[in-house]
Amino acid sequence: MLELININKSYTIGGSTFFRKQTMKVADDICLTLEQGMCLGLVGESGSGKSTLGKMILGLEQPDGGEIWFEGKNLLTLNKKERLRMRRHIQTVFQDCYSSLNPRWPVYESIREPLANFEKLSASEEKRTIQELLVAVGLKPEDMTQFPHQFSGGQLQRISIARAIALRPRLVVLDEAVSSLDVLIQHQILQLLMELKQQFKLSYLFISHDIMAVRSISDPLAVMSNGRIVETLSVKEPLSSMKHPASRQLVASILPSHPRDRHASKLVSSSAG
Ligand SMILES: Nc1ncnc2c1ncn2[C@@H]1O[C@H](COP(=O)(O)OP(=O)(O)OP(=O)(O)O)[C@@H](O)[C@H]1O
Repeated sequence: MLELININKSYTIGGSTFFRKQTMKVADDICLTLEQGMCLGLVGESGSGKSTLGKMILGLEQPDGGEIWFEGKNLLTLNKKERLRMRRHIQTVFQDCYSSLNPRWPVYESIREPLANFEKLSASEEKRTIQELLVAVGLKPEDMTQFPHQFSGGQLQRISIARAIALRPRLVVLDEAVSSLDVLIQHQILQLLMELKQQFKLSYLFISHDIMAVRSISDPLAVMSNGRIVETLSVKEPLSSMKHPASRQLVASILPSHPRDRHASKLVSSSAG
């Protein structure tokens, strides 16, 4: 469904009186494949380049070189009209559910926005679709008249997910989509994402710094470090089999359920490598 071939991207920073101009490579010859109906996990430490890669797939950033193939089309060679048409098939959910919804809009308006841009629905069809989407993400149809400040973080993320799937996209880029939520709510949202993947025949790119969250939903997962994919792991392989130091560091950062086990967990993670 999605294939990235030799993606390169650099940012130039500095160039002021105090800071020398520097070029920072955030994608270094990246090759990745996502099969239809799968969830590809992308995990790495902060600043490794994960979000930039997600943005390039979404068309929010341009790579310096490479190819991004989505369902047989190279997204980087599409004209403006084709790109717009393609946009409905690739949607996203960001980490910050508080800023991704307009605080002055009732939920109805937020979910309606993509529908109004891409579908020609009557007012009653729009209303029915929005109510169905709210139910699909575990909310009530009558929630559509409420405003964002009337919801918890987990409920807001459910609304963001409802908006992301409103156009029945084929791929959803989930960028740290559960990172701002507490552990119990994270678990519920991950469960919901898995159910929606089946129900709406979605494929996911799941981006996170949290290897446990990535592991719980993804197959396979890819580890990113300094703009490079340094290791990939299938669901059948245990985390302890990962060899690259960046992967081992992510595994070592998993907190044991009880502080008394911390020493033991450190020993396990160091012997795993
Ligand atoms: N528009 C930009 N201009 C300059 N530098 C940028 C820009 N966007 C990102 N960067 C830098 O590129 C690097 C990679 O950023 P990116 O957000 O892709 O990493 P990440 O792995 O998603 O990390 P995080 O989880 O912390 O967001 C970082 O050092 C970041 O500061």
